Amino acid sequence: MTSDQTLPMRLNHITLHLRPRSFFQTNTAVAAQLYRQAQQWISEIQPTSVLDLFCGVGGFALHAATVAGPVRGVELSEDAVASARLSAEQLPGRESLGAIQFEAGDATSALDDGRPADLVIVNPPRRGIGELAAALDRSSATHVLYSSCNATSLAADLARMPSLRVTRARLFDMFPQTRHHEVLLLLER
Ligand SMILES: C[S@@+](CC[C@H](N)C(=O)[O-])C[C@H]1O[C@@H](n2cnc3c(N)ncnc32)[C@H](O)[C@@H]1O
Repeated sequence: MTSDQTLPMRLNHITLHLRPRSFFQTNTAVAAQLYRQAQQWISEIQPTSVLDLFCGVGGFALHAATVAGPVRGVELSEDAVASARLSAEQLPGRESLGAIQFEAGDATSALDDGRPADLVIVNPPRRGIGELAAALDRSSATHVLYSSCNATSLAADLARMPSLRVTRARLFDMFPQTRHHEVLLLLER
């Protein structure tokens, strides 16, 4: 028994706070590798702004915030957004970083709300990003980081984004002993 309201999980140098009704990557060690890889690619791109759609408790957004900014995360679950905000307050070196915002909302509406970003990160549920793919293709984003746990929906989404080409890819054994895996792709316009 504890009076704590969250379960803190340390991944790389960042503490992510978890609450009920919030998604968290199933394999913590591999999730740390996934976020570290994303952070490395983002640091090489140096985007002037980052939008993390489907941000959950903020794993990608907070890793991005340490190397680029400003960063905005959008997620349906209010509990996950509350966790992400708490984790952002405790981010090492927070004072010297740019703006970090987390909002509860729908990913598709957020992309079209007049606040464009250079880099858009998407890590959707198994169904993929659906209609958001065409909106991303039309958007002003120069780079997209797509993290997927379903190669079938990923392939369908890529086909809807002909203006963006895959320039880097890495496979992660997020679900050992199964036929499933996580893929991180960097797309460039
Ligand atoms: C695979 S999880 C990824 C979470 C996060 N990126 C991470 O690394 O933990 C997908 C997330 O998308 C959220 N989600 C589902 N549909 C959404 C929508 N239409 N708009 C925004 N977020 C959504 C879910 O609540 C879930 O947190």
